[in-house]
Amino acid sequence: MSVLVVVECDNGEVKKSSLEVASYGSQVAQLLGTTATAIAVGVATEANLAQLGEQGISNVLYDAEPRLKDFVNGAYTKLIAAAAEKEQAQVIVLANSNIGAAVGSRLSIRLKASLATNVVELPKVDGGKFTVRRGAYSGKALADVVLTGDRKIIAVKKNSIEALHNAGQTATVEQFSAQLSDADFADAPKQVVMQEQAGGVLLPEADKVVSGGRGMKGPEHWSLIEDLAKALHAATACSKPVSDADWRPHHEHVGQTGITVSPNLYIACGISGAIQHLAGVNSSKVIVVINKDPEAPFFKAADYGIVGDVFDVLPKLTQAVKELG
Ligand SMILES: Cc1cc2nc3c(=O)[nH]c(=O)nc-3n(C[C@H](O)[C@H](O)[C@H](O)COP(=O)(O)OP(=O)(O)OC[C@H]3O[C@@H](n4cnc5c(N)ncnc54)[C@H](O)[C@@H]3O)c2cc1C
Repeated sequence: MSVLVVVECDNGEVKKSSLEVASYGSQVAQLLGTTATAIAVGVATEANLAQLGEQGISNVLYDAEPRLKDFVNGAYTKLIAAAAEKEQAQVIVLANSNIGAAVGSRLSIRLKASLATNVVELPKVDGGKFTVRRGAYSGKALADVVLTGDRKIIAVKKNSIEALHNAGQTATVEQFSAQLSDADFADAPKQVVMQEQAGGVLLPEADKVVSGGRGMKGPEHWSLIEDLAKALHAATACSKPVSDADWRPHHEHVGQTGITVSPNLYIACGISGAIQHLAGVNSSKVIVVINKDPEAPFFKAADYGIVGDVFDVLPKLTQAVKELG
């Protein structure tokens, strides 16, 4: 019996969001009196996988099949399911990411496991009762959900838990084959389109985001957003009306009908803060709002607010960031 943690890897490294997931999994294992094993998806070096010991992981499995470098739902699901069988995993923990959302539902059917997404806290385990807290209604409410059955899958929301850093602890790393066949890769994307993003950072993975709304007045002023994004190494985003008006491409639109982001820093420039916009950004760790209307609803969700004109504030902010280096 163990807890299995799915860690997403890219460019030889474990993704930062997976360090949170690994820390969550090892703490669940502690609660259950067992150990946490990780299964790596994507590619990471053995040395980087061993460092998951710092997050409390005791053993890491990886499959050296080269086609696992990029996300393929069928292959990833089979790999994780095989690892779950090998480890007799009671609980499987993954990120509430695009990959986690796609794989989690397939996995729950394959393993006949109960599934909770958007989980924001460690579970409460009381005898046989296993309760998790998850965000509901676009983060406006929290729901306590009792997971039943022998197997449980938990998808952890980014920024909900601090990653552990037990310096010096290492995990053992073990090669493992899920015997994947060509058929498991049948749903591989035929072409991967990497969209150009100002600031050179892709929005869904971004640690910092600078976002503009209708208050920017037109596409000709977007260099103000891009300059700040470049200075901060941030991705750029926008509200829906901005992309509807073709001021910015649709892949930058965040919110209920766009992309959901959970960066450490979200700077909203000339955005009113409508509930549909907030739905896509309200799990950001720190929200900064720049708006000339002190009554703009976004200020209620802000950690820091600047009441001012974006055309005045943004150049000064960019200059200050550049000076700080
Ligand atoms: C079903 C549905 C789904 C939707 N999905 C989304 C979604 O996914 N994402 C989304 O963003 N919206 C979505 N919307 C639209 C949403 O309701 C709002 O209309 C939209 O978010 C408003 O965009 P905005 O804040 O850029 O524009 P506005 O509401 O026009 O706000 C502009 C803001 O800029 C400020 N401002 C103006 N000039 C300046 C200046 N010079 N300096 C500083 N501040 C200034 C104003 O005070 C104002 O607060 C959806 C709506 C519906 C009905």
